[in-house]
Amino acid sequence: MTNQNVVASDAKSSRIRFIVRKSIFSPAVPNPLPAPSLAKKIETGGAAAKTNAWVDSMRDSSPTRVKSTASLSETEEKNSWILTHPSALSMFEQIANASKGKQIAMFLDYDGTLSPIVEDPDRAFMTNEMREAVRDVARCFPTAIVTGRCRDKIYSFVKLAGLYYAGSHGMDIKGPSKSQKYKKDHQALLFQPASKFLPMIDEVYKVLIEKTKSICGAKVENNKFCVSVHFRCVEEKMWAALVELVRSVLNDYPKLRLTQGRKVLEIRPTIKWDKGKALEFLLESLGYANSNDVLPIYIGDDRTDEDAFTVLRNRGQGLGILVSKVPKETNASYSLQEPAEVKDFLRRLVEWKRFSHGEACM
Ligand SMILES: O=P(O)(O)OC[C@H]1O[C@H](O[C@H]2O[C@H](CO)[C@@H](O)[C@H](O)[C@H]2O)[C@H](O)[C@@H](O)[C@@H]1O
Repeated sequence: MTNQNVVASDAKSSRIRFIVRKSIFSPAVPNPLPAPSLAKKIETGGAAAKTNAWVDSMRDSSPTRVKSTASLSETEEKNSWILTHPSALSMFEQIANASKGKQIAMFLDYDGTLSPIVEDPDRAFMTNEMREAVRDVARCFPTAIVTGRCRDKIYSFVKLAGLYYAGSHGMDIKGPSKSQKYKKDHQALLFQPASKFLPMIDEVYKVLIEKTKSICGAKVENNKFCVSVHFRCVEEKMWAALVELVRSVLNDYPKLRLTQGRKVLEIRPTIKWDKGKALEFLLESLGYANSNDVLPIYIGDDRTDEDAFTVLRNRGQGLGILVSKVPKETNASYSLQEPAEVKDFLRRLVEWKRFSHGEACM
């Protein structure tokens, strides 16, 4: 680990309301519990109400932490949640069995999944051990990194050639630079559905850099097809001012929309594209558009990953794994607590593939 400040939890101050869900022990058992529509809450009411709704949502972690009105202790609540979102490590045998006769396709979020959440986004490095685990998994199964970050930046962190990279929340998809063994008629894959927004995103980035100078701790990051405004280091009493400022800038850009991740506001084009669409696009590119022969596994920690979990749930196929130490509202079926457990899960998959199948992954 370098000199990064690893952030323990994003949700310490959240109130708790317990939500009962049916048990989901089978990887693809449909049991949809849509995450509450933040957008709906935010888009109703006047300007002040909208700002308040944003600030409330900013206080929650991402995805929203499960809230309890009942008098359950946090331990009881956690135990109940883990029953409905069992650990992917403790359920490994069942997961391995579910993949029999199917091609696993691996989809990995980056921040909070492969690297710990740290204060400085430019220092969110993955460990060498994690890199080795991802490299080995990519030798066994088609593997994609699906991230809100700009594709070049994520490549500079991951530094592995044999992977698909879907940057800017899936708006910038590129296939492996090495020749790939999974697709028969390989053609270089590059898909950028929001390319016409590039000048607008660049302009908004510059405006936001200037305007946020008045808010101590705010950091603006250019993610090519989207912009992140980080508030992790902004005092909570300034969050409303920051949201108002960002929203006032966006008033001039009706073709852009505002969403939220972990202590970050995200400005994105209004196109109907997200990590879920990117997942579907990648499955199609791999030749598994309408196939039952594939088991997609998507691992992510953030509200933006819910789009991908929802796609898997709606397809009744594959498994979503939420990385979280605390109960959260999610469409994922399984959980892992932190990136170290993600690494263990990836390693187990590789071992299982190599030894149970008597097959070496090259
Ligand atoms: O889709 P992801 O790979 O999870 O990317 C989402 C955002 O991740 C980064 O921000 C998050 O991680 C930072 C470093 O740990 C942390 O400081 C920040 O608070 C988190 O929101 C990245 O900087 C953003 O651009 C991504 O959109």
